[in-house]
Amino acid sequence: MPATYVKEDTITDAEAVKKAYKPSHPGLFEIVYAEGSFNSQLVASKDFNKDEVICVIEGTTPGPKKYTTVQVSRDLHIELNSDLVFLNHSCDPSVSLDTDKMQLIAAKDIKKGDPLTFFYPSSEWEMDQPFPCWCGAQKCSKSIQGAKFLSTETMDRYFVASHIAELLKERGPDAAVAPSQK
Ligand SMILES: C[S@@+](CC[C@H](N)C(=O)[O-])C[C@H]1O[C@@H](n2cnc3c(N)ncnc32)[C@H](O)[C@@H]1O
Repeated sequence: MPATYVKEDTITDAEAVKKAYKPSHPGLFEIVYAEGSFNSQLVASKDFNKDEVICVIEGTTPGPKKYTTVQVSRDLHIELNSDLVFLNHSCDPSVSLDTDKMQLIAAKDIKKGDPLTFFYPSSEWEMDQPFPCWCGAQKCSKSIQGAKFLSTETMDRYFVASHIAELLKERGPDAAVAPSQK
C-alpha cells in the first residue's frame, strides 16, 4: 500500500506518479487522477451489490486530525494509508465507511467505473478543513464542515458511526444550526 497521501499539486512530475501507480486494492477500486487540487477520485473496479462489504479497512495509523484522516471515535483520528484516502464526499454517497466494523460497505448498487463516495459527516464531527460541496446531489448540504453543523433531520438520512450517533444524541434534536444547513 502507498504509505502516504501526496497532494497532486506537490508532485513535480504528475505523469510519472500516474505511471508508477499501483492500486492498494487491485480488482476492487482504483484512483482516477484529475488535474488540479483535490479533483481526483476513487472509482469501482467491479460491480458491487448494495450492502456488500467492499473491503476491510486495515493498515491504518493514528494521526492528528487533518483533511486526510477519518474520525473513528470521539478523540481518535486515523490515516487510511491506502487508496481509500481518495474517497470523496457526496451527499448521495455510494458507500458507507463503517468505522465501528472498519469496513467499506456498498450503500447502493455500484457499477464498475462509478465513483466511490461517502458522507464525510458520518464519521467527522467537526472537520479540520471544511469545503463547499460540488457533489450535485438533489439534497446537497452545500457546506461540509462535519456532523456538528448539520441538522438532526439531515443527519437522520444517513448511516452514521456510533461516535457521531452519540454526539448527536447529546446535542439534542433542536440544536441551533445555520439556516442553510437545515
Ligand atoms: C482526502 S481528500 C479526497 C481526495 C481528493 N479529491 C484529491 O483529489 O486529493 C479530501 C478532500 O477532497 C475534496 N473533496 C472531497 N469531496 C468533495 C466534494 N464533494 N466537494 C468538494 N470537495 C471535495 C476536499 O478538498 C477534501 O478536503
